[in-house]
Amino acid sequence: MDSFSYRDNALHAENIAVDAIAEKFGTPCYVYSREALEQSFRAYQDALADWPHLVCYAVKANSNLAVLDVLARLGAGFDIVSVGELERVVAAGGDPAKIVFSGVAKTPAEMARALELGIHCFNVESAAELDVLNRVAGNMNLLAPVSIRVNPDVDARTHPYISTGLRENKFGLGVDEAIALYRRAAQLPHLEIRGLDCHIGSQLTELSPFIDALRHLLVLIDRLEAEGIIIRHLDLGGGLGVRYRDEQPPAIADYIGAIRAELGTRQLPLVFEPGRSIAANAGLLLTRVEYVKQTPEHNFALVDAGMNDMIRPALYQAWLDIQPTRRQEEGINAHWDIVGPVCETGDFLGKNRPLTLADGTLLAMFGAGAYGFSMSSNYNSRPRAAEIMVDGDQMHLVRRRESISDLLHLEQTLPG
Ligand SMILES: Cc1ncc(COP(=O)(O)O)c(C=O)c1O
Ligand SMILES: N[C@@H](CCCC[NH3+])C(=O)O
Repeated sequence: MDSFSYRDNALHAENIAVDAIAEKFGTPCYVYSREALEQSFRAYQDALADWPHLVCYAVKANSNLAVLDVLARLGAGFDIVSVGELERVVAAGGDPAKIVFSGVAKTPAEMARALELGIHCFNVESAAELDVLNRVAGNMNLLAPVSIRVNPDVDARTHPYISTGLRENKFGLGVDEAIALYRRAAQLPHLEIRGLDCHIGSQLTELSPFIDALRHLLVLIDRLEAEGIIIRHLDLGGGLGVRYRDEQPPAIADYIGAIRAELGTRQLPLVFEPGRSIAANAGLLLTRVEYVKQTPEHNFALVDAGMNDMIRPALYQAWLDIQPTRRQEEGINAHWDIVGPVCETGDFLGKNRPLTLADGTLLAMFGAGAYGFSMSSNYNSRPRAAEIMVDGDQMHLVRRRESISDLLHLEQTLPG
């Protein structure tokens, strides 16, 4: 079943008309579907049911506690990149033993907290980080489980800002540097080599870059094993794309199937770190048209959500579908630039969209469940939006709208 669908010309999230959500909680707001989150997570679990695995949801995609809670209840692991994400997982009831810690600049304090909680693995991205981790673990009398993030130098054929597997990117290490670092890790007393890690980019819509990367990694695993360095799990990161417009990414089952086929009889435990493919299509952003403004050159729909609420169009020229929540909406039929209230020319949600709308029309942006709220900010002193989780015919406010006092309470004027 589609978790977001039009029934009687009204857009529904599961069994709730989204107009009722906007009515109750105001706009802009994010609306998530529990069912959609569960479906995508289960697609990973089902495809890996008879293979040793850990699916670690990438918290950065959508870190709302209720989202983490839904996934933790299904047995999810989590991929984190900061102590803030770590504490979110713990607060949501996630199991620390299923956490992998990625990121290029982990601090000693972050490492210490993760060690204290007993996480599954640190994905180490540089020689300097490896030494600091060894020292921090030594001070705590613990062994730090490590993987090294390898940059297999494959072109993920995605937007350059979200491609991470090329040599020119700041992430990971080249194959030869990684081998040298594994040798060093094997010597250091407070580290335990667990796995090999890789993440080549996000919103990948083809299988071949994943398979190319995997082939490089398998060669590397063999080279390491020949030296007596045993790799106990292979973390293939996240990156599977979703359909926003007309992209045709592989289904989750086909993606996992292709990886399994490439591995053949090598039953190496697999770790995945999917973010977007779990959360993107489990969320909408609801925004209301404040004003329409027609100039000789352009038709502007000025809406109450801005780039501070959803930055993907401004940052990556991302295209996300925007539709009125009621079909047969009355209004002006035209090609609209849907723009926000922020004082930036780049503040748009969509351009040149053929739609019928008027002052007051409620719009839904689809595919907004990943990298939406989690990348939002208070720019222009705009309180951040509310977040609502729909579960069947229930709606739950899972983050209240920020207030003006929320914006001010961490600051103070000078004394005197
Ligand atoms: C290390 C790492 N793992 C996982 C992810 C999640 O990626 P995606 O949302 O594309 O699945 C990212 C973000 O690209 C990442 O940097
Ligand atoms: N934030 C990005 C994806 C980057 C993923 C982080 N490694 C997006 O919205 O597409």
